[in-house]
Amino acid sequence: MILEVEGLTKRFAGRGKSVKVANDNLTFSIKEGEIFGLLGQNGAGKTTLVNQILGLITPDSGTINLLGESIIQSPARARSICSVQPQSQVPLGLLTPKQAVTLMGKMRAGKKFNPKRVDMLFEELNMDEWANVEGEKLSGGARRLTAFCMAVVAPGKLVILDEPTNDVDPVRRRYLWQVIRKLTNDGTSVILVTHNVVEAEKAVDRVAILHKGRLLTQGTPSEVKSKVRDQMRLEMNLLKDFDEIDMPTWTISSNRKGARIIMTIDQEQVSSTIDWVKDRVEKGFVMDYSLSPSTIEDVYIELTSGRWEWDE
Ligand SMILES: Nc1ncnc2c1ncn2[C@@H]1O[C@H](COP(=O)(O)OP(=O)(O)OP(=O)(O)O)[C@@H](O)[C@H]1O
Repeated sequence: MILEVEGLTKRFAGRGKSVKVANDNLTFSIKEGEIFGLLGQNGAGKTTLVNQILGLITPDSGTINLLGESIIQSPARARSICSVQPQSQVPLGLLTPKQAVTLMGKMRAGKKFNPKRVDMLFEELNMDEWANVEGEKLSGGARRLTAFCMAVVAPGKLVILDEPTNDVDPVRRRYLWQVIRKLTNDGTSVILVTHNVVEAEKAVDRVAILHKGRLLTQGTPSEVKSKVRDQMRLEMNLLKDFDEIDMPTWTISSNRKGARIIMTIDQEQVSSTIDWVKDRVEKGFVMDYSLSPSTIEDVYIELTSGRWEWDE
């Protein structure tokens, strides 16, 4: 095992005398060469967990073992085993992507650093046009790709990527996932921290859903999806931002973001649901819709909306 976390709990002082449990008794492990997706909404406790793995903050209780040894006793060890792409943009100043990535490679690998690795990454991510542009002049996506390269130019045994594809265009996203897969084929493990459940579903080997400090479920994408095996999802876009749209009584769960609504239904309700949504299209409420088997996003919505029992 690369990483073994057991019973990890971290509390922070909240307002007044209240206490915020940011991580509540978390237990999970990550194998060699695995991409592990850590999903959770804002404030779920993801950054707190990552900071403890990196030895930046100390847990109140529980254990964290990296390559079989506790990092709580020797936090500096964590920084040599792990490399990280943080959530926030890395300040590059006047450094060009090539200079920044080379510098990071030299810092991490020392004499073993191979400068060809920088050229290879830039080529694989189609970043050559930005290689020698000053950091301040780069777009958000180019900066994020640079930060990604800095994390993987001389990767540790565990690479932690916090929202690596934010602001990155769809074509380069695909290249980025190819680079990550190559890393894991070489035995590196990856923790992908994200809100983007749809993207994570395609990329990860295993996934955990963190909500209000607790791990609600974990497993392979198909294990997690088996929770909604007999369900379908209806995704629809409203024509106008109607405040009130009546959901069918057989809706299992629904989630709305702006004009997009996702609802889950039982398979037996497919034909009634199609009748229902066609009627809303005719009445001018709904612009388009699609019906498909449930995804991890649906499990995520159901779990985090509190409809499900938590996995203990
Ligand atoms: N240093 C701190 N002091 C007090 N409370 C904190 C501290 N750090 C985090 N918290 C609280 O702990 C909870 C978990 O925060 P955390 O930053 O780990 O969430 P997150 O899942 O990373 O969120 P996001 O996706 O928004 O980055 C939040 O309620 C947050 O307000």
